[in-house]
Amino acid sequence: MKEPSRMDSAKGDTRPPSRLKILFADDELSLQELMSIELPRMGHEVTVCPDGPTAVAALERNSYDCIIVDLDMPGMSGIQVIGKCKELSPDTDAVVLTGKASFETARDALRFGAFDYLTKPCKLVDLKGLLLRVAVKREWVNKCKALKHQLERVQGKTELVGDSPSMAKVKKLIEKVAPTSSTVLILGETGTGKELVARAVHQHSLRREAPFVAINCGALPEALIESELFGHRKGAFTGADEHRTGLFEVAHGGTIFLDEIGELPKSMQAKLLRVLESGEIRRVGDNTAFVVDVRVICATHRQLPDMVETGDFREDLMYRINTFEIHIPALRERIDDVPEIAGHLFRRFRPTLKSGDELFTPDAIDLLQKHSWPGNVRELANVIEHATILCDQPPISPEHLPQRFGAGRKSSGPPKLKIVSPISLRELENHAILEALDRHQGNKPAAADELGISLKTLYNKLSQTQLDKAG
Ligand SMILES: Nc1ncnc2c1ncn2[C@@H]1O[C@H](COP(=O)(O)OP(=O)(O)OP(=O)(O)O)[C@@H](O)[C@H]1O
Repeated sequence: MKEPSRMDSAKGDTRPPSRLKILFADDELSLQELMSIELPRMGHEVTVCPDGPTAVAALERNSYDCIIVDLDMPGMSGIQVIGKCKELSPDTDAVVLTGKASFETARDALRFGAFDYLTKPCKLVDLKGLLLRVAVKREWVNKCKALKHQLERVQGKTELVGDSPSMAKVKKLIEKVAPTSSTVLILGETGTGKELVARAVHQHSLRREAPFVAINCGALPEALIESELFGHRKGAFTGADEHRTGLFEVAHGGTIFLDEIGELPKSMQAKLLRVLESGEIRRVGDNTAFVVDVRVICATHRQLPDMVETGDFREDLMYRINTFEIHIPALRERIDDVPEIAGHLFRRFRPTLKSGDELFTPDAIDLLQKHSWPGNVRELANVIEHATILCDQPPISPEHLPQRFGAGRKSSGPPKLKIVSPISLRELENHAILEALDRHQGNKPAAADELGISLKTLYNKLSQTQLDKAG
């Protein structure tokens, strides 16, 4: 096996994104010489290999942004090199060089995961353009990874914590339904983890690499929902100054999560049903419809059959979305899960905790397990965040819990607010919201009504509480 030769255009550790680390493999000496001069001239770093085995050995030792391989090499074909490359380093982009005669083989190479191909004799300007496209694609992939990472930090990992029998059942249902393309309806009180379950379904499905797009049907004004979901053409209505891509289109290949589906206005229910039945969407102001491949997951804390009875929800839509139901029990019905979820949340808020640390005193756990959790896991997360701020050193003890957990106080029913020491306005507001939600069994429109705020404001406040925690 021959030694590869490396040519750099510049030395140094940090490379601009457009500068690629390239592995070039071709048995033609003249091409090897040309590439070792021209690729560095284009600003790339190149390692030149005379055959397939040498290229694979180089791939085993180093990582490359891109490999350019000749298809017809003695000993090992370019397709075999690409196969090995995808195994060793799936992120490396492969470009195939081929003679005109092997056009079909080049097409096969694309099927094997090559980024593109060039026909010999290739013009340097074409090679330069192609490598620029590789660099641009890599930059976008990196940006996507960074965004995904940021999103995970804000949302927390999609880890469904809790092994109580009822949660074990939920996990089993997720496992069963995830690989299918069935529409899923997730039911449960506010804060029980409906969005988390929807994410888990997406992540266990074959669509996991495609987008998961969540929208809260109750948080958008009626006039905007249609263009938010399906998009609009520029000029479709007053204020439509730009073309807008709808969320169904954004989610193509992936999953759309329609949270609070019970809040969807009647006019939109009919349009959604049409989309679910035909798989086609039409942008507002557009005459032509187009097909999207999107899995739909819906969630609600409402009793849809009751809404059908009162005429607030279309019966046909209910039957279209409730093919497979997952009911998430309220936290008070799986109180055994509280210590584990509380520990998980404490670690989320304080990532520096060590694995052997005692996280809670038995008294604190006792108080947490006696609470009725009207706001479910979201309320628990609030409480643990509060305790994390007060607790310099673990374990969390009763004094770190909010006032309403006064040690020894038995909680049954919604917590009653007693202001005995300073309390922040935000805490007071959160408490009022949780109590109102509890009084109305999680019914957000009714709670918003009682609080004298719009449903949209209530959603904003609930998600603000979540953002505060994530931030
Ligand atoms: N089993 C669980 N394990 C870990 N974290 C959980 C669990 N259930 C819920 N959470 C956390 O609780 C918070 C609320 O969850 P989520 O937003 O999924 O609830 P929801 O039912 O969709 O709420 P809403 O009805 O208000 O839309 C999130 O921070 C989520 O990560």
